[in-house]
Amino acid sequence: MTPLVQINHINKIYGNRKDVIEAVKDISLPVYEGETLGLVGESGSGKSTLGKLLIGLEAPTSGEITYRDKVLWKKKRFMRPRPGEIQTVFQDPQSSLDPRLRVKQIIFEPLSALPLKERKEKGSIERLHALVKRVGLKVEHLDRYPHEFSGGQRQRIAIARALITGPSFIVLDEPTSALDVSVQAQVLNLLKELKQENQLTFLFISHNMSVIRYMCDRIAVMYKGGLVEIDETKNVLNHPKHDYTKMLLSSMLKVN
Ligand SMILES: Nc1ncnc2c1ncn2[C@@H]1O[C@H](COP(=O)(O)OP(=O)(O)OP(=O)(O)O)[C@@H](O)[C@H]1O
Repeated sequence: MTPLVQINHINKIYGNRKDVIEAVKDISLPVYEGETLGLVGESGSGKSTLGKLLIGLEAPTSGEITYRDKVLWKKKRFMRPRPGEIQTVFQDPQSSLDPRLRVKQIIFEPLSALPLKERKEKGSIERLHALVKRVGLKVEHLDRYPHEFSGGQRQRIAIARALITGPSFIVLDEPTSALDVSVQAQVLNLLKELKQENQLTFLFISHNMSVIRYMCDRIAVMYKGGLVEIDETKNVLNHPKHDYTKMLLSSMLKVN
């Protein structure tokens, strides 16, 4: 399999000389084209930080990330592969959707990064209508504001926004954690279907093992900023190698 993303010895340090937080410590891993790689670990283990390094929201302190063999970060600058190629869906659609914008404006937002010709093609009304219907919303929803929707519907808006540019890679950071269990299942199924239909690759961050088990081909386990284990989902779940993974699994399975 070809790695779409290759992370090589990545470190991310926050803070100043006195107060240093090593959020990500010497992580190396591939994300293969077409897979869903789950990223698990306790709160503060560095999952979101790693996700942010991949979408350009944080620059690594050292190390290298390549995307289709091209370096993503060069001297603290994010070298966007193709505008809109890498997208994200965050946990809380309440705070990630601008309350002052109508749904149509929210979904179209990422198109502003695209060249004019592509913006026109991707931003056609036919495409927009097909997309909102595909994510389970209605065309009349496009003129409404985020507060007029339920949590699940807001996450569908966030998914449409992520898809409008025609991405290949999506970082999903706890995309269903804020949702009720039944709504969570619907959104997870939608994500699975959309992944198939659009040949997407997912990095799926979650602390919920049932969700990870359902969604992911492989699992990477983070502990205190480092990577302790990475393998196929069934291997990590049935034969965890690292003591921390065993502990994490038993504590997670108790709450799930
Ligand atoms: N902008 C920041 N400035 C300083 N420290 C930060 C910043 N962002 C994250 N950290 C710290 O880096 C470490 C890793 O945080 P991160 O959010 O990546 O963990 P996480 O595994 O995603 O946790 P959670 O599951 O709670 O979201 C934590 O100690 C956190 O406090």
